Amino acid sequence: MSCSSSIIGVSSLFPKTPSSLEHISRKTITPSSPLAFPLSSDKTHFTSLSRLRHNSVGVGGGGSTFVASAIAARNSVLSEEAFKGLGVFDEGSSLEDDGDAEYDDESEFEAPIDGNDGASVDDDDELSVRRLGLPQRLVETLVKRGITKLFPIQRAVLVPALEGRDIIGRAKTGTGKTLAFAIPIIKKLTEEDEQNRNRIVGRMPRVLVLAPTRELAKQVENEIKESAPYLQTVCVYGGVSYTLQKNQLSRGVDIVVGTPGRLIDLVNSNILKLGEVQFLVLDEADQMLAVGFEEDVEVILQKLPSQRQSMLFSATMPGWVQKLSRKYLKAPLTIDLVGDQDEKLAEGIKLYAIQSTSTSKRSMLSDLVTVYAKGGKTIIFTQTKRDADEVSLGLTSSIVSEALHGDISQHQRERTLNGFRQGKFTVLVATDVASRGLDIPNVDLVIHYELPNDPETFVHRSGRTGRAGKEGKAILMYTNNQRRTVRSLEQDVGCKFEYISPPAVEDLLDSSVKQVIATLSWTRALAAALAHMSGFSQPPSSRSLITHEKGWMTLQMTRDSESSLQGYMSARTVTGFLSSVYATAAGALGKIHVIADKKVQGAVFDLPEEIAKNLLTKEMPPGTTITKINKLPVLEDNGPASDFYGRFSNRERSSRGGGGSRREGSGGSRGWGNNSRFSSGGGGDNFRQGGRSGGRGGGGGSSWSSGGGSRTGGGSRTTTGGSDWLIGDRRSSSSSSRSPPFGNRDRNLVGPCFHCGRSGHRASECPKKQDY
Ligand SMILES: Nc1ncnc2c1ncn2[C@@H]1O[C@H](COP(=O)(O)OP(=O)(O)OP(=O)(O)O)[C@@H](O)[C@H]1O
Repeated sequence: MSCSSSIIGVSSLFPKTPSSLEHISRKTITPSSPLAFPLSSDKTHFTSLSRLRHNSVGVGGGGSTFVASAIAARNSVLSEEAFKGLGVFDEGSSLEDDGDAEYDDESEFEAPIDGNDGASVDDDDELSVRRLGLPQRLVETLVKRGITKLFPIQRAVLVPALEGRDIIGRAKTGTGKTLAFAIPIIKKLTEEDEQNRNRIVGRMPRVLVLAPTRELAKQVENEIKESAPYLQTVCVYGGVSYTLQKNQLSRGVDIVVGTPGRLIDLVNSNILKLGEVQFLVLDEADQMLAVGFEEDVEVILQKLPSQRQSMLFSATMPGWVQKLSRKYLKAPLTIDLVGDQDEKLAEGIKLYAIQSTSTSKRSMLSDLVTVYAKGGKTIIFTQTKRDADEVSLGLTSSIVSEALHGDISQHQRERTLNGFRQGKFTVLVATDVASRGLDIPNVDLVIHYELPNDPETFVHRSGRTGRAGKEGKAILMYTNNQRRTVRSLEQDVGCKFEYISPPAVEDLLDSSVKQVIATLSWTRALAAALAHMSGFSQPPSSRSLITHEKGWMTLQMTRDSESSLQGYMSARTVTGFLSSVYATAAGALGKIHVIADKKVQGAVFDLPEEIAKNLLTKEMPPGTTITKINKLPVLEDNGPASDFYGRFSNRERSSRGGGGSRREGSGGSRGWGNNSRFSSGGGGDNFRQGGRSGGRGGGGGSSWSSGGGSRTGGGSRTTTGGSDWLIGDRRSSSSSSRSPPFGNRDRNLVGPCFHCGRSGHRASECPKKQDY
C-alpha cells in the first residue's frame, strides 16, 4: 500500500467538498467564526469528526497569528494546517501547499501492535492511534491506558507540531490538551533515542513544560510518564524537598515539568541547565498571569535556546499572553476549538442553578450532593480558604469530605487529592486552586458554592466534571441579589441553567436508599439501615422552598375561579382562612407570598412540617385547595435584583465585612474575545469573612414575615423594602420555639477520617497520617 492510499484512507473520512472554501478568506479568521467542538463521548466525537465537511483556512505568512479552518458540521473550527499531511485536504483541496505529506513510509501510518490489550480498537478507523505513525512503544502505552483514538485538539495539533510549527492552542476543558502537546513531543524524542541509542547519563532536558500550579504540573508529569514510561520525566515545584529534585535532575532527564518559581531557583543554582531544550510548552498560560508568574516565565524563556519549538495553551488571550506569543513564538499557528460565540463548556455538562440564602446554602449542600451526585465524586468550590474549611467541616456529619486550598501543606494537598482520586472520600471542598487543569476521573458533580469571579473561572470549575467525553453536572448557588449576574453568566458562557428548587424529601430518601443499594446491591432494609448510619438518624425533614430552612414545609393555597371567595388575595387572606380551618396553623405561619399569576388566585406559605402535615389532612371548604408543592410558582414582588453585574462577588463579600487580599488562584484574565463583563477586581482574592452570624439584612425584601423574631437565633433577621409584612406578634418567637423539628443538626465530626477510619478528627489532623 502506498503512502497516498493511507492518506486517502484518512481523507475519506473528510469528504472532499470544500464548498465553503471560497467564503473564508486566506487571512486570519477571527475566533468569532462558528467554533465550539462539542464533546459528548469518544464515539460521538469521532463520528462528528468523520462527518465533517471541511472548509478552509487562511494562513498568513510571516505574521504572528494564523487561524485555522472552519468546519461546517456542528459549527466547529479545526485547522486545515492541522490536518494537512493526513490527507484531509489533499485531492481537490485548494490549499496552495498541499504537498506536506511527509510520511512516505506506509509503516508510518500503520503501526499495528500485537497482542490483545482488551481495548476495543477499530483498526479500520484511520483516526485510531495505531494508524498515525506513532512509535509502537507509545501506541502500546496509550492503548493500554484506553486511549485508542485521538481527541480533536490532539488530532489538530499533531501534524503541525510534528512539522515543527510553533502553536497556540485552545480547546474546551477536559478535551485532552495535555496529550495534544505530549504525543508529538514523545514521538520526536522516542525517534531521536531510537536513532541514538547511546543515552548519556546526566543528560540535559530536551523538553520544558511550564505549568501554573503544582497540582497541574504533577498531573502533566503523570500523563507524560504514563504515556512514555521509558523517558525520564521529572517534576519540579515549590513546597517540597529541593534535594530530591536536585538528585533526580542530576541523574539525567528528558522532560522537565515545573512551576516557574522552583524552575528559576534550580536554573539559578545551576542544577537545571536549559541549553539543550528543543521543546517548550506553556500550559494554561493565562493562569500564569493570574497567579503572578509573568516575570518568572519571561526570565525562563530568555534562558532557552532560540532554536526550539514552542507550544502555548491558554484558555484566554489576555494582553500579556499575546505579547508573550509575539515575543517568544515563531509564526505560531493558532488552533482554536472554542471561539467566543459558542458554548464554552464541554457538551456533557448539565448546568443547574439554585437560589439560596447565605444561611440556607450550607444546610442545603448535603442534600444537593446526595441527590445530584448520587454517591459519586463531588467538588464544591468556595471563594475563600476559610469557607472551604468550614463547608467541609459542616458536611462531615453526613458526608466525608476534605478541604483543599493554598494554606494546606503540599504533602497534605497531594494526600488529599490522592484520597479523592482513589475514592477514599467523595466530596472535595476547594478554592479555585483546584479549578484549573485538575484531572480527576469521574467527578459527577461540581457545586459553585459561591459565584466565581469571572466566566472563565466558571468554565474551569465546571470543567472538572464531564471530562474526556463523560457526562457531569454543575450546580451554581446564588442569592436573590445575584440573579442578574447569573443571567449574564449564561450569556457570557453561552449556556443555559435549569433552575431548580431544593431537593424534596422524597428525592432525598430515594437517592440515599438508591445509593446504598447501588453500592452494596443488597436489600432495601440494609440500605435503609446504612442510610441511617450515614447521617439520616432521623427521617430527613422537609425544607421550605421559600427560605430553604429545614423542618418547614411550603404549601400552596388556591381558590377556584368560580369560588364565591374570589377577590383580593393577600397575606391576611391566608391567615384569616387558616384561622377558620386550623387555628394552630394560622398561629405558626412562616413566610407568605402571593402567586404572581392573577388567574391562579393563590398564595404560598410556610408552616412547620408537622403542622403542615396536619393541615393537609383537614377538610377544606369548597372552592379552596391547599397542597404541598415541590417547586415555587412565580411570586409577586420578587423585588428587583440589586446586584451590579461584574461586581457581584465583591458585593457579596463586602456585605460580610470582607478583607484580606491574598491571591489564591483565578481571576484577572479577561477572555480570548474580550467579551467578559465580569469584574476582575478582587479576582482570586482571598477574602476573610468576619461577622457572619446575624445582621444580614434581607435585601431584596419581597416576603411577608409572620413572626417578629429570628428563626435561627443569633441574628436580627430583618427584611427590608419590598412588601414585607409583619402579620402580628402572635407568639413569642424565641429561636428555640421556632426551631424546626430536625433542623440544625449538631454538626460534630462523626464521619470517619479517611486515613485511619476513626471519627472525631479530620484527615489533615490525623495522628496517624505519617503512616500513610
Ligand atoms: N484521546 C483520548 N482518549 C481517551 N481519553 C483521553 C484522550 N486524551 C486525553 N484523555 C483523558 O482525558 C482526560 C482529560 O485530559 P486533559 O487533562 O489533558 O484535558 P485538558 O483539555 O487539559 O483539560 P483542562 O482544560 O481542564 O486542563 C485525561 O484523563 C486524559 O487522560
